Amino acid sequence: MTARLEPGPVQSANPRAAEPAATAFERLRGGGAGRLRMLASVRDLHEARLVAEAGVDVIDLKEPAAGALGAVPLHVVHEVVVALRAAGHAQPVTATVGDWPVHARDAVLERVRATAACGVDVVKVGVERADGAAALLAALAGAPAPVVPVFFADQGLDEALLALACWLPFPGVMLDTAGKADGSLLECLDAPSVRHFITRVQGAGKLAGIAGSLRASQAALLRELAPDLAGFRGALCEGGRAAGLSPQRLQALATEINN
Ligand SMILES: O=C[C@H](O)COP(=O)(O)O
Repeated sequence: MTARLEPGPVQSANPRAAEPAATAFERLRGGGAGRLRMLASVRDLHEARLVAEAGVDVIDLKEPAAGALGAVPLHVVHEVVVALRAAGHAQPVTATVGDWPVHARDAVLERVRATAACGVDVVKVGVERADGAAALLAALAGAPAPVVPVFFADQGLDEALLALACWLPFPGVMLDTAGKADGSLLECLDAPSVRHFITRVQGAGKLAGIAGSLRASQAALLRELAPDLAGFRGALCEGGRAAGLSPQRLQALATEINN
């Protein structure tokens, strides 16, 4: 990792510079009066511009070739936030911190701090279903930045962890998949279980997001499940999630989702 570790706060033409960081993200709660909101994971400024111009609701910085929640180098996170804000794009920007075991709390918190310092609205952190997950959640709740914990559906839903995440002051909770070769979220978990996750999180007053190899053909079911946010990467690429983002696929998916 050769990235600058502490790029410092973004000083830019951010139209929301005076707002608390999580506000724009939290404003997405409620599913936009029936409209399914879309998060797209991007790896660099080129892809970020494509999704911002397509009107995607949340721009999520992630390096898909580095794992389920692979981290983008910090200098790229900083570059993207500055460029999007300077261009007047006001969508919330999230970033992931990489795939970490639950016991690596200090390293995760350090990376959360460094990522937040790049100016993102929210930092997404994967929380494996393992001993130590509750301690990690508690530590993340005390981080000096808005964090959204991400659970993994292919590890099974842990009710106690979900309850804890709903109780702690996170702006949202997401459900994704860790293994991208084993089908989509909706194949890992049945629809009633996904609905349970969504209603539990929304019932706690938080934004409920789902992701995990979701496809355009699942748009109707996604709308019926009514999360606040549906996240995509693989469906936006020609040749797998680690390939480049395809503008044609992006347009087709955005049209299908907004149908
Ligand atoms: O946060 C959203 C993920 O990047 C979704 O990735 P995926 O669609 O390849 O599972």
